Amino acid sequence: MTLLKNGKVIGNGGKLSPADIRIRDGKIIAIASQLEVDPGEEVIDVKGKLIISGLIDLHIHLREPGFEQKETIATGTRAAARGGYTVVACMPNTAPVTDSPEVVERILASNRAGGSGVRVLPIAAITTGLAGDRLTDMAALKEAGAFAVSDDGVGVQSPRMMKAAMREAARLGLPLVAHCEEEDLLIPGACVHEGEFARKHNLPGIPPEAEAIHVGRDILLAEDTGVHYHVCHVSAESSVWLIREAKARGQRVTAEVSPHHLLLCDTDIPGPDPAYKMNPPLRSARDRQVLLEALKDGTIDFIATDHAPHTTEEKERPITEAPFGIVGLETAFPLLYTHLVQNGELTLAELVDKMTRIPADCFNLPWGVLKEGAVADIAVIDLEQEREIDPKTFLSKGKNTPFSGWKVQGWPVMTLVEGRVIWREDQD
Ligand SMILES: NC(=O)N[C@@H](CC(=O)O)C(=O)O
Ligand SMILES: [Zn+2]
Repeated sequence: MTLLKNGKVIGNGGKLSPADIRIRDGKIIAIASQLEVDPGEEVIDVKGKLIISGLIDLHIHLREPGFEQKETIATGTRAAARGGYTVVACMPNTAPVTDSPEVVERILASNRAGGSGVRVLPIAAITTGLAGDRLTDMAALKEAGAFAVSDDGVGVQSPRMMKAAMREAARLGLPLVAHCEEEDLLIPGACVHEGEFARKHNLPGIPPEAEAIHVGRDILLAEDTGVHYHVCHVSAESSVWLIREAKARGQRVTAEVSPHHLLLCDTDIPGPDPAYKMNPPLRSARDRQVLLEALKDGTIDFIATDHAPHTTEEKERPITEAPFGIVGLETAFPLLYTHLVQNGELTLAELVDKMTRIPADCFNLPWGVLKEGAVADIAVIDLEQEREIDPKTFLSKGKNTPFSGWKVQGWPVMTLVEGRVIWREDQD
């Protein structure tokens, strides 16, 4: 038995109240303002810190197998634990691609053997090799432990393929998670939003409709299939209109947004620096505002980091050649707490919900709530601790972040999965 003593929890109405939490056999068995210590019980004094359900990130890249120079399951899940995450879903753009049961099993085995203790949910490919022309054996992938299907990293270009994929995913009860990008609208070397920054630096731009045209297409395709259709990393205002309309009609559509699209826009980019290069790109100030409104009103359901580690060498290439992607696991909570909660855009309870309960609910996962009887997946957060983001300290192999040097507050200090401490700051 473990007793988390002297914590605070978010109570009804969002107010913080003192709490002790007792854990037994991996479950929360009691939450009360004061619990007496039982003999033989391990006591962890959390000294007034915030106790929340462990964060859930349903869009990350672990890079294993195949790109271990960028990240491994060991380093990526350590980074996740340090970020307060207890559940992550990893994308299939590995080498080989996660398009066979063997790769799904290999990811799960690697996490069991060398992971930090964070739960890893493998997302399998929609099409073989992410090539867009042949469906994977989704039944076998599901059987092996795949949690959803996605061709993340590329859009499924053929509407005919997408429709077939939706039918099959629906039949098997697998969510279909879409990276929305119409390649016919891209020009070679396109690397930033087609907008003010691209014009100023004479860089080839990625138009927002390259995303939205797939969102609209897929909503139409999904309509009578009954599939759970989920939109990855929404970046454009027009995508939000389409998702909002589909939801209003009662269609089973969910969506995520990443911290960087909520906090930055293209005019915040200081120069042609690959630390600001990700796909989809940072859009206009107007897009950013619309994403925030959509997150607040529930059109966009939850936050996912799209943690996409790359090597420093790769990110030192010219912006047109460097790979897309930035890391996110170790900075998401303090960044969002500082820049959305402390300035009143979201309440603390809303932020936590959008990083725990809501992603779990959208995908029917049995985690994401802090209550008696729940699995003891827990993050402890020091809301007072203020520190500069320093990529040198990251447990992730990826140091590629545009937030280096940002002074933020609300750092995770301890993470527990099923009642077991898997990471704590003072033993890092
Ligand atoms: N988001 C990115 O910029 N990059 C991702 C791919 C993706 O999520 O589309 C990656 O795998 O590096
Ligand atoms: Zn993607």
